[in-house]
Amino acid sequence: MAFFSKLRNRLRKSSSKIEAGLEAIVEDGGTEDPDGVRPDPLEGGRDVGEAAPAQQFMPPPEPLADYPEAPQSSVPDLPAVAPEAPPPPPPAPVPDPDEDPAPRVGEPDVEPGSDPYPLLANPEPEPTGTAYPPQGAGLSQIPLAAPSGEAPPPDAEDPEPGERRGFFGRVLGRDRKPVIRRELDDEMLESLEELLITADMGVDTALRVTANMAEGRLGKRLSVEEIKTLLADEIARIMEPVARPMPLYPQKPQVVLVVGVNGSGKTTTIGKLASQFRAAGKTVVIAAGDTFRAAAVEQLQVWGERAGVPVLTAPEGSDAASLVYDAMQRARTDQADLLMIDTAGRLQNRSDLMEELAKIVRVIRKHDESAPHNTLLVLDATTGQNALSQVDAFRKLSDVSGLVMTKLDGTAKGGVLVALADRFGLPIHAIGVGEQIDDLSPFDPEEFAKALAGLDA
Ligand SMILES: Nc1nc2c(ncn2[C@@H]2O[C@H](COP(=O)(O)OP(=O)(O)OP(=O)(O)O)[C@@H](O)[C@H]2O)c(=O)[nH]1
Repeated sequence: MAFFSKLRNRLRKSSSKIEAGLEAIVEDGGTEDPDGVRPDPLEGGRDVGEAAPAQQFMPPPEPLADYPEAPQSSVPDLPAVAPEAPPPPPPAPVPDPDEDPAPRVGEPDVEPGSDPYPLLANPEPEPTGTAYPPQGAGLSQIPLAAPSGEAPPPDAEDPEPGERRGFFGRVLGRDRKPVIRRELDDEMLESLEELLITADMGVDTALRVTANMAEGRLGKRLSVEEIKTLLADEIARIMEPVARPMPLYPQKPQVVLVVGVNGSGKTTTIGKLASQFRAAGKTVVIAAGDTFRAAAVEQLQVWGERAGVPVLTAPEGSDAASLVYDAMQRARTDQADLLMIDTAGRLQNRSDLMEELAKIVRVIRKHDESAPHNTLLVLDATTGQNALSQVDAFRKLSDVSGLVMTKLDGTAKGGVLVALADRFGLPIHAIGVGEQIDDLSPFDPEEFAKALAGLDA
């Protein structure tokens, strides 16, 4: 629950856009459910959208003021920390999520019983090609519901009026808010499609998602919560096959080439990943292969310092491939587990970029024919649909093996991740949800889907 709340909080712009849109769609042409009782579409009870039995004894429910936004979790971020995590601090309430600063670099901060390395569930090397960490590590290991016997966390409060209330509350008709339902028809489907397109899901994916949501439900009356659930299920179904952690291989060094347009978040992602690898006991070397921008090199040095990882640099304007050659040698001499290589991202000068990347790969292969072992494409979620053409372009320039989507915290365009998964099926290894060193989360399809659809956990 706590980490779900955090993810949802970080995805707030995307989720509130979809949430507000769904509410408007259902209210427009919807009517109050006579008994206001919300059937659970997934756990038996009345089928989704089935007409409610006529009410005989209950007065019409009084409209209530909007229920307040649930207080966010007081549980801290899931950071990359030193392997010996100290015992968890006593819980300190954090009343306002917006004022909840991410832990500072180097601050150990571990959820009891959780994996301290969200992207590295198993710090031991796996056999060649094994996904690392195994599916389901990281965020998904955090229980989404309070263990039985404990008081439910505040954000587990009943989100929708009409849900199972106390007997007296029901009889007296207090503590209720009417549930609005709207019949699912072509007009409503069109509005849903439009909404998903504005959330950057792209036309094809939006059409597919809404068609699947509507299957067998045309003519039924649906509430906002039910539509959110259907939407989240559909998104999770698309995302499930692509949610794959970055594989680790036994080769030393494992060479990770990081590509992407300028500003997409390559440097930051390299810093965050290096920090997590380090925390898992891996030795890492970084090569600042974007030799065109002195500022990019300096920035990488700062991240290297934060992560405690050496950064190899070359003078501005020098040959990136020769730096990479030296970096390969250094990584071998140091017996480093990983070599992470930053690259320039000037897509506007595509032929130069292509030549440079090809040269870098040739040089890497002089040392190890099987390298690079991973080519990570870093995409900025705020670019929306443009991310799709970036994938197209970089797949022509390099052998992209997986994606990292950054800046999901600052955009209403989170739906683009669904479009990417639907169109390319490339593995999504991680998502960036902030600028701090531990703001890189493993990609959990179900949590992402719920957060994007604006569902409470
Ligand atoms: N909010 C947010 N900002 C991010 C995230 N990832 C990166 N950034 C910010 O995006 C900006 C660009 O990130 P960089 O890592 O420098 O991007 P780059 O691809 O290396 O760019 P160049 O150095 O120009 O090649 C920086 O201000 C980062 O702090 C993220 O997940 N969330």
